[in-house]
Amino acid sequence: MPLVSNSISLREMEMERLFATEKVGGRALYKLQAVTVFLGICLVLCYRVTHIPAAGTAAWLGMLAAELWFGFYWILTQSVRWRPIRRHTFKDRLAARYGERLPCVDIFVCTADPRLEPPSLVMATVLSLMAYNYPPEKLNVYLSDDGCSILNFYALWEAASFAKHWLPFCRRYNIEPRSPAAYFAQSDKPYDPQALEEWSFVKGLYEEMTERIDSSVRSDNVPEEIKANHKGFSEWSTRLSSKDHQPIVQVVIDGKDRNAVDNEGNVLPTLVYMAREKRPQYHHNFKAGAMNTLIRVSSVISNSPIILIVDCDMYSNNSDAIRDAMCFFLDQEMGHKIAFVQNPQNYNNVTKNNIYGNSSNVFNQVELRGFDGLVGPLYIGTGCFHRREILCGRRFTNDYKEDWDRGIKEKGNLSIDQIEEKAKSLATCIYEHNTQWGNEIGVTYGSAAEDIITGLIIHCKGWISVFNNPPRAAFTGVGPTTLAHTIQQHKKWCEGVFSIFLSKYCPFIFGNGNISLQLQMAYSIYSLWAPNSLPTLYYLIIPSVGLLKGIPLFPEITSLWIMPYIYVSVVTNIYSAYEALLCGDTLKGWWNGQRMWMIRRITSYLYGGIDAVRNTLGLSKMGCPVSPKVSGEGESKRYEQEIMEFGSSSPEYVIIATIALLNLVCLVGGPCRILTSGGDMPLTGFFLHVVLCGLLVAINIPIYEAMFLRKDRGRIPFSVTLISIGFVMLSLFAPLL
Ligand SMILES: O=c1ccn([C@@H]2O[C@H](COP(=O)(O)OP(=O)(O)O[C@H]3O[C@H](CO)[C@@H](O)[C@H](O)[C@H]3O)[C@@H](O)[C@H]2O)c(=O)[nH]1
Ligand SMILES: [Mn+2]
Repeated sequence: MPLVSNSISLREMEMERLFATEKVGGRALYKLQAVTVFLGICLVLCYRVTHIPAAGTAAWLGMLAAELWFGFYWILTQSVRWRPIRRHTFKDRLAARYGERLPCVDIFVCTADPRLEPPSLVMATVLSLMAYNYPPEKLNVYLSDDGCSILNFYALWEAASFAKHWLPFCRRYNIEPRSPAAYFAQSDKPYDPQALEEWSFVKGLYEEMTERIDSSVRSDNVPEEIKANHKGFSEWSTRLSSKDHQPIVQVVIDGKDRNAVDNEGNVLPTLVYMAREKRPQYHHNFKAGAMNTLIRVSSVISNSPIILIVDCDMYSNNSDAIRDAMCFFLDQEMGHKIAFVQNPQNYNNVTKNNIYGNSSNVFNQVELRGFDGLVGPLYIGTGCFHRREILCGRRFTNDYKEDWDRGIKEKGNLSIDQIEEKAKSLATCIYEHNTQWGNEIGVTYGSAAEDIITGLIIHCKGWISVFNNPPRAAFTGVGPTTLAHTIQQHKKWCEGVFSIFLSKYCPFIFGNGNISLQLQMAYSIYSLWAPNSLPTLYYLIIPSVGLLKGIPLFPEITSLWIMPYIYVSVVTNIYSAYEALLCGDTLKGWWNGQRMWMIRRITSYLYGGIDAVRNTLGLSKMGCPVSPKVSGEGESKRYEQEIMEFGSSSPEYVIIATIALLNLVCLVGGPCRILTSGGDMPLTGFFLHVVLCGLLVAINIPIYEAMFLRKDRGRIPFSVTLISIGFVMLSLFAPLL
């Protein structure tokens, strides 16, 4: 972000710190904007309170409530904008000080469903993590498979043998990224003939392996001759169901075994497959449950002090990411306070103009840096390095010394079979009974946003975290490529974070006294997504209907009171566009982002909010659907062309279509009616109504196209259009409050 910055302080340089912190500059303009907008909001509310009309009072009070909420929420969003900072690591100093005497790292990858998360995609991630530029004997990669699929076990077994070629290849040519899928998808080939030969050879091996894995997925079967090669396959000798099976732990590569080497004789990282026990009568607590089982299982296999957690699609895009993280943990001044190092969650499949608003540029570059200026970023589930002790519940004390040498590096007396048996006993359903797992120990249960709640608790225990956003992204994954998946993902998040707000972990209550008010506000930006839905719906409907029915709800154009309305809306929008552009979005991307912001509020946040309340009252059970990582062919084509994908009918689409249609009708009908009504209701009284309604129509253009113009399979189904026309007709006859 080209904001002016202070240079790294001299003192830090002298001290040979392993990382530096700089303030993000350009705050004066921001602060001027924020203060004036705040005054504007106060004037808007002042106008509302002092001008309550005799007719249409209820509608007016509704506007007041909505504006009060928006004002309050706007204040919350300023908490992460006030004091952003940026970090910079010195890996050369780390190398000079520690050489290869670095701590061991356990890497947890989780997958849940081979249909939504293809095993070949998961393996590309696993391979990228095995290939870190880090001493391989200190790396231990664990795959948790909540789908308990033999296809994933088979794929892991294939990946283990491909790694023998892949790891030396990565090292010799120092390539990036180290996910073979991402690397070979790049168009450039090596120039050097010898390198080219090796490149083609490894590429051939990779493609053959992927084909074998994909074909086993297609046939939903692993060839018998392969099953004979590894004892682990016998776990599936009776056909298992993903929801009802024994615990499985298989050490696929034992890094302590002298024979486990790549084709150049270098040690290989340890590689472990785990499917924790599942029984229908026991709740498995989704990803949090998987992570906690991995914490225990890894404790008897490698027990490293640092744990890296990644989702199965989040491959390593920067082979130095572990060294970066170590610069924070091993820093002599701050290291002992740092609980986790969070990297941003980047998607490699966001289209240029951000059609579903999944570009996380502003979140990463503004909000997470703002968090970092407070006490550190939230834990966002993936791309995060944790300290094992802290993840397991330790409170901050100034005298705590980490044992960086901890970790099982030597072969003990136990055979690998015995270790596996011991690990299995830690992966059973009943293991956690009457323990503090999921509560005081490990990742916290009870919310679909297990990451946010876990991070909040760690912050409340006195620890800080740091946000690392190196120029070459550390991790890259797959974002949703259809509207339905986007809505579903945000619903899951919203339900998760709102349920935190409704629980004893509410940032304002649990955080009170433990973290600063500003951090409580910052956490609430997300925890309070859900309540945004109602005021937004109100604002999208009532002023437009007011225009149609001739009921003014904003000041007249001739009144001075119109100024704060115009000022607040123009300035906040210009500033948000400016922020998006600075972070690398396009202007059209920002505009599309605004549309998605509106759509998320009236669908995901509405449904997520309702479900969170129902869960809290015990009326329903929390769900945590896995986000699909693949889409159909027609869908992907339309995604690349940035055409919104509807396709099937759903209640969410009815809401979207109804709001869009209603605004169109009001924009046409309102002015006509006012002009023909003969002067007692001049159009000047409805200036802001027309502007608001006009903007809503403009932003909904793709929705009208999907309803009336498009012919492809992704259009809005006719049934949805019909129902929404029905709703619009109904609302036209309804009296306005
Ligand atoms: O029962 C489950 C459900 C999910 N997962 C895995 O958890 C990861 C994240 O799930 P995904 O559906 O991809 O989540 P996202 O919608 O991308 O979720 C984001 O938000 C989640 C909850 O807030 C975080 O846990 C994730 O790390 C973060 O990427 C994936 O690897 C899944 O395989 C499991 O292991 N077990
Ligand atoms: Mn994901």
